[in-house]
Amino acid sequence: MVNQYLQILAGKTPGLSSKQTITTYQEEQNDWLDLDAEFYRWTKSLRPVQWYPGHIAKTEKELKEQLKLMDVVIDVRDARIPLATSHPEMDSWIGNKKRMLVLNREDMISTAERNAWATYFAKQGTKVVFSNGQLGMGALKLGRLAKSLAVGINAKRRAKGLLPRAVRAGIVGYPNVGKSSLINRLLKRRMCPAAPRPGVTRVLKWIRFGKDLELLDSPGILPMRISDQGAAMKLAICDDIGERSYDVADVAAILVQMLTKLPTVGSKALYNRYKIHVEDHCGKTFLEKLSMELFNGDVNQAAFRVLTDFRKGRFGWVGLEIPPK
Ligand SMILES: Nc1nc2c(ncn2[C@@H]2O[C@H](COP(=O)(O)OP(=O)(O)OP(=O)(O)O)[C@@H](O)[C@H]2O)c(=O)[nH]1
Repeated sequence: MVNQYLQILAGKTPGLSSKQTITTYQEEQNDWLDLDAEFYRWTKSLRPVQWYPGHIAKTEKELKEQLKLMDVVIDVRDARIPLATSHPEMDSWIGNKKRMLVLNREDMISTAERNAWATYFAKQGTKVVFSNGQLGMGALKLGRLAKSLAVGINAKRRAKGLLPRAVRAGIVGYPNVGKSSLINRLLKRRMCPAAPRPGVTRVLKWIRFGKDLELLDSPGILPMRISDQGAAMKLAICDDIGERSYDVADVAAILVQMLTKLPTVGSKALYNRYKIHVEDHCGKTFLEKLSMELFNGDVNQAAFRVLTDFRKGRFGWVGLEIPPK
């Protein structure tokens, strides 16, 4: 990832109709910016982002045990940052079990980004379902796919003289990526608490879905140490890690710098929103000015405002990663 170039993708711009939505995938070399490399340079000197609360440690232990019982593992990721929300140890835990990849929050990226990720994962032979845990898009497809796997599993059981049984599907992923929302949508009722902050689900929970499927909702997990601090910073920007794990002013300053480099956002979008110019691409100075303008010099409040605006799509819907070449 470190030297990977981040291709800037067109995002959905608020106020534009779907016809006007800019979805052109910028292919020219000129449109490639070495943003990721810069991103890592910016984060190097900052306080590391780390979060490993007790409930995550406990979950990881239990989840590893439960994974042994699963027929299929549904790996849910944040569509804005599918790489940063991929657990480095998940592959070894899952082994050769059947696996489905869900990119949730599909509403928060552009169509071009969605297509790019679909192509990338298809090339790897990985089945991807795009979903929206809030509105339920993709949930039914997910349920159908998981159930279809039951056919094969039960055929094998019958061949061994065993009775068919419900398929066990485990829903796993980083905090706040939308696991509980997806399950609620799938079941069409609120079985799992879902909230706009990481770490809400605290215990593993089996839920029956019809007679063919059993779902396991699990609390979000994270590696004990996030060695890739660029990825950790993206988790913080996207609210996929507990707030106590990072310095909000650092994270917002990095976000400002990143936004200025994205052609579909750029300094102009920041100016339009706050009437403040970003000087020399410096996020810190920008936040200081914003704090003086709106928050009596409270930089943390200014930082929260910028992060919240990004998370609500006020600068358009853009992902912070692109598929590796
Ligand atoms: N815009 C958008 N918001 C979503 C989507 N899916 C879930 N959310 C919101 O994201 C927040 C987190 O969703 P949860 O379902 O609680 O996430 P979780 O992965 O179960 O979180 P943990 O309990 O921390 O593991 C909630 O406020 C949801 O409403 C989506 O596809 N699009």
